[in-house]
Amino acid sequence: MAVRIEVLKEDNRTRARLGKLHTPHGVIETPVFMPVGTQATVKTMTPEELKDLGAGIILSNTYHLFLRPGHELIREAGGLHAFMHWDGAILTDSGGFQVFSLGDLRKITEEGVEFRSHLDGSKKFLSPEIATQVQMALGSDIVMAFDECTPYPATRDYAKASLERTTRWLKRCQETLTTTDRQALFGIVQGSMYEDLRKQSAAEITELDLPGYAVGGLSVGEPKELMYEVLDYTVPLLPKDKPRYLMGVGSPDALIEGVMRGIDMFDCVLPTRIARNGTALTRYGKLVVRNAESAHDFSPIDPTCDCYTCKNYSRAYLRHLIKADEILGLRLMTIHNLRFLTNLMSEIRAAIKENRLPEYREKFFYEYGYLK
Ligand SMILES: NCc1cc(CSc2ccccc2)c2nc(N)[nH]c(=O)c2c1
Repeated sequence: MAVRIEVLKEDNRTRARLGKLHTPHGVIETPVFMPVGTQATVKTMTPEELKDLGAGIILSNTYHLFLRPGHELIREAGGLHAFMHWDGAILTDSGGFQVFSLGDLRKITEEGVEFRSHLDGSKKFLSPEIATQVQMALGSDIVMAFDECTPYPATRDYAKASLERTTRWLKRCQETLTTTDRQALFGIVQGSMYEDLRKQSAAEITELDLPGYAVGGLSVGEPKELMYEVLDYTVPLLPKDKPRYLMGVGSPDALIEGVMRGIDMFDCVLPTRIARNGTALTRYGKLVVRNAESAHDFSPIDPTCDCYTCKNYSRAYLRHLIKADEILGLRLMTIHNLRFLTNLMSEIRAAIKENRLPEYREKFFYEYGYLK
């Protein structure tokens, strides 16, 4: 069955939408934050805990699973859902981004990307065809096209050549898929920070009438204001009746700003990564629990939070666990940060429903410390 979005409501003062993302593994309310499970696990969480936290869709990585344990083994296991015991939806990235950001000594040609494995330095090769076949072997519900995430900053000439190759690669991904499986393929708009190139990329990609579209090549080191500017003119170029996914974003403020600009789906490794080094997300900003200020603080991270961690543990105990490198500390911090984000997204959805999203943004930004 095809991946599709059911737009329930368009906000009357912003480009925000309330929707339901229909996938072969369930219906997900949008806007949605999707936890990242790079190596077939959202680090330290069991699938049951992810469900309890409110996650309905998680992300995984072609690049990492292709290198280890290999997509053939996962196919043998019955696919990624069976392998990792997750019955919700799964979106997999195509591997291009990871090759550029992880592997060094890579060579990009029209054919694909040659690189060295970050695990053992052996030579590997990913192409649109291989990346697509790997994702089909994994049994992903949403398959991302093999693209080049144009580095930042990029010259106009490089950005133009890069987006045009990404479009050619997208067509090769599409040709690799059977007609039914094409209903899972999301295209990725590139074009760096150039309005005319973003327009060109969006035009070329939406021509293929895909089930969903991602905005790539953002959150690559540019100032946040520039990212929002690019979204202001790029998102309106995408069809209203298709899901829009902003890749690799992001922090609570970026999630709200992205929703205001018409984005439905977000992912970011930061919340789970900073959790493991002892930083908690709260409505009042970030709390670095491992700092001395929490040593004698027997209150929870966030008294307003309904998560298992905030209901049962103190900052002092969490600081102790993190300082002592105790695995329970990683788990409790991850539980909190993921619950914070799923709560934030449900508050955003409620604000859209009740026509008060701009007011919600003002209040959140003021409390979070973004507005002095
Ligand atoms: N820095 C933003 C970003 C992040 C990701 C990774 S999103 C992700 C990460 C892990 C698992 C699933 C998706 C991207 N992936 C692709 N294919 N193209 C991009 O332009 C891009 C930009």
